Amino acid sequence: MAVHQINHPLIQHKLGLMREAGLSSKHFRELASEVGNLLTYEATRELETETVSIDGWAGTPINVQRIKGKKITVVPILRAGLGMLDGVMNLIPNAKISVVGLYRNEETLQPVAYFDKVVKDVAERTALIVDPMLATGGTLIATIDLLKQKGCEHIMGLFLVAAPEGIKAVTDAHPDVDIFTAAIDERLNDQGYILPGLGDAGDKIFGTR
Ligand SMILES: O=P(O)(O)OC[C@H]1O[C@H](OP(=O)(O)OP(=O)(O)O)[C@H](O)[C@@H]1O
Ligand SMILES: O=c1cc[nH]c(=O)[nH]1
Ligand SMILES: [Mg+2]
Repeated sequence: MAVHQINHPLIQHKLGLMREAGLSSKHFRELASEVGNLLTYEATRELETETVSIDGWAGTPINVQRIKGKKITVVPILRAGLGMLDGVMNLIPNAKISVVGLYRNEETLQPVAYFDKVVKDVAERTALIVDPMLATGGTLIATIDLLKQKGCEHIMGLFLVAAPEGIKAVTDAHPDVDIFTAAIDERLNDQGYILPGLGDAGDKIFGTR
């Protein structure tokens, strides 16, 4: 597994704004989507292209580049992953969306799965998992397990903030998955929240705090 911390100035600036206590849901949601967009740009940097011939404006055939290889399915993890989805889809509008629903039990911190609707041809696609927070890693491991059970072989994940503990857990369980995150923070607190982190991203995106 490769872990990519994306240090682009726009990403770092926007993430810094998101860390401010008291930020409104409107602004938090807008920034989550914008950083999701920028992370998608970085994560798709290595996509293969091929040369194809098209009719150019001057009436002669010209060679242009097209993305080649496996198509993408974007996998937002409910609820909080929906906050990044618009920004991701903005750059890859033809990607199919596979929704998975998991929440973390607040006492045990174990993921509880409650929904999934994954595209039928997931085995032929690259899965791009989208979730603002990678904390203990339990939710991400369960999502990767589910996608692999359905035959998916190429999996990447986009996160706003990841904790070292979660990265280690995912690396150990799924060494083949690529992680793109705007930040690797210090640690988890006793309740499993990332420090300094963003707080409860789902509550902030949906205004349920
Ligand atoms: O790495 P983990 O320790 O598993 O924690 C990360 C998960 O916790 C949050 O979701 P939450 O359970 O709060 O659900 P929500 O999106 O519905 O708020 C977050 O969006 C991740 O999905
Ligand atoms: O810090 C954290 C950890 C899990 N889920 C969140 O929303 N925030
Ligand atoms: Mg939540």
